[in-house]
Amino acid sequence: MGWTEVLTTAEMRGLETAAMAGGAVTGLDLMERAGAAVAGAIRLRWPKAGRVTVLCGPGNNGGDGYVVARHLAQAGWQVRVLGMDNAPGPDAAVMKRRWAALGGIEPLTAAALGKEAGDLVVDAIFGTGMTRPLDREMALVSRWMGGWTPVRTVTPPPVVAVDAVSGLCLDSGAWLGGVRGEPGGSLPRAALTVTFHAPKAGHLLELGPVLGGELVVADIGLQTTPFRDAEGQIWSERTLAVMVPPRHLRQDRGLHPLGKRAGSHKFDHGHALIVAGTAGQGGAARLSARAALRAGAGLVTLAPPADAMAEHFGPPDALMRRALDDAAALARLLGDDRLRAVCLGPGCGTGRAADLLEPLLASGRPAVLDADALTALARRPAGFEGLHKGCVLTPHMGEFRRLFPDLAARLDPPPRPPARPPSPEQEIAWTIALQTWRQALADMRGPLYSRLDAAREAAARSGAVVLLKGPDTVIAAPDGQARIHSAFDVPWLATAGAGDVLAGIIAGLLARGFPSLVAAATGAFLHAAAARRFGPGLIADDLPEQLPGVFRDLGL
Ligand SMILES: NC(=O)C1=CN([C@@H]2O[C@H](COP(=O)(O)OP(=O)(O)OC[C@H]3O[C@@H](n4cnc5c(N)ncnc54)[C@H](O)[C@@H]3O)[C@@H](O)[C@H]2O)[C@@H](O)CC1
Ligand SMILES: Nc1ncnc2c1ncn2[C@@H]1O[C@H](COP(=O)(O)OP(=O)(O)O)[C@@H](O)[C@H]1O
Ligand SMILES: [K+]
Repeated sequence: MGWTEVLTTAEMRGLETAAMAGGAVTGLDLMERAGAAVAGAIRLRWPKAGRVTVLCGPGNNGGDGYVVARHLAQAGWQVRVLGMDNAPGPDAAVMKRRWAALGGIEPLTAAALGKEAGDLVVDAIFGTGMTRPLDREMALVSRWMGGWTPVRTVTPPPVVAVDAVSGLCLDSGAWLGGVRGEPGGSLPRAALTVTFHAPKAGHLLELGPVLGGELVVADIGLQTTPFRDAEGQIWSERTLAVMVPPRHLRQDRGLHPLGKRAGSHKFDHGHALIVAGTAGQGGAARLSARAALRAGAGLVTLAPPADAMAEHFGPPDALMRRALDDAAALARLLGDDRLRAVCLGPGCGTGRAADLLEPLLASGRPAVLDADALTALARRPAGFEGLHKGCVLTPHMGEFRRLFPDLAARLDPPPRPPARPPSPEQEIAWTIALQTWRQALADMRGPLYSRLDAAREAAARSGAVVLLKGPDTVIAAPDGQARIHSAFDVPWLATAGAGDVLAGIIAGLLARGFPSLVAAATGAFLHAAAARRFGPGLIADDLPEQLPGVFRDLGL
């Protein structure tokens, strides 16, 4: 297990340009390797040669398509190629001519597809150059791949996407020209996507994992080592069925050693303080505390107000309890250096969170700020003053919107008018709103602003590590480093209290001395791994109990 490097499309282009400028490879070499890799992946999954339709776009993605067509034809497949008229770039033109020596090219239209598509469709229309919504004809082709035609529903053969399902923004994972976050009934869902050198952020965010199917990352002989992003690298945890050549796995870079050193003392693993709230609200903090213990903190103290202490007796007995009434008491407590990390927010109440936030920030102690602490932060007159890089903010999208309304707004789709005019008098106004909305969708230009962009800006602005929760959790540090943790395969994590457990795991790792970005990213990984291990029917209480099994599975 390790972290896999993820690139933006600009970074990928930079990498290719650098390799070609260095004279190590030509564009034709890269295209040949890319097309051969896609054909190879197809033959691995569909060993029996059949009938394939290859859809080739106007640029280099189309160029890859012509190479796929040639390789599959040479392997005995019956190949039909539909291509676009647009003048391709020089490399793609060469590949188009090489294919033309073997077979014909029909114009790429939805009508042509409707006739006869064979056993497999290869989508090589647009890849990293996808910068504006599909035109009408390509939208019809795309919908056909998604099983929809103007006259009837069809069952298209499996789709193999070259680099991406055409229409997906490979930086944001959003559908260009679509309503963000909505998969839509007729969007194509590839069985397999073959991308090159490294996953792109859009493969892991928003619709990317939903539309892309299995993701194969093919080695086309590019070197990563000399390439550095000016803002820092982007990394992603490998939770999808990603086949990554071992040399691309950075075993040593991503995860801090999770095991405990033989002969170590409990104080070597740190002491975490989990703040609890008023009577009747204690469950959330208890979940966090249990998670911090299971994540390996040496000691964990749960700190409710004195009058709420009674509800916190009971298991686990490993947990210590201590009354904490006000800001002055927290300041005194934090005078003890052995308290290495604090979790503030779950079930805390916003008033109490606001009071305790001040001594906590003043102490400079590593801290997770979750739930009510995030609401308190959003209302704080001093704003983000005093936050530091040891702080981890763990907002879901609603909390993120309260903290960074302008950044959240940039992720919003254009406002959609209601399905029908609210009243006959409003018919004209509604028609105008509808046209404006459609125009706004048509005017979308990629690369679209992504959750990764938003988390990075939020981290830079607040000075803290920001973990934006969701099935595609994005974690960013103020210095621009970021991680993506895609967990689309564990939807049962969307359950009450799951966030409290995540906050507790991260607090536990902070107490153990993990740097804040590593604690947050490792926490997101362990959280999803625990859910995956339990399976359907999961409730938040089950998550901490799965952590020992997760550690065992990791060989600790
Ligand atoms: N550059 C290289 O050296 C390599 C590129 N490769 C392939 O090249 C692809 C990128 O190629 P390109 O940069 O040519 O881009 P694409 O082939 O993805 O797109 C082609 C062109 O279409 C235009 N376009 C964008 N949206 C459009 C729309 N909605 N309607 C009509 N036209 C639209 C763009 O101007 C773009 O230049 C990658 O995805 C990958 O498949 C691979 O062969 C590996 C090597
Ligand atoms: N559909 C989903 N698939 C995978 N993980 C999800 C999904 N929805 C939410 N999550 C994860 O579940 C957790 C929910 O946290 P949160 O929204 O704070 O819930 P709560 O406040 O109920 O604890 C987060 O870690 C989030 O990343
Ligand atoms: K494509």
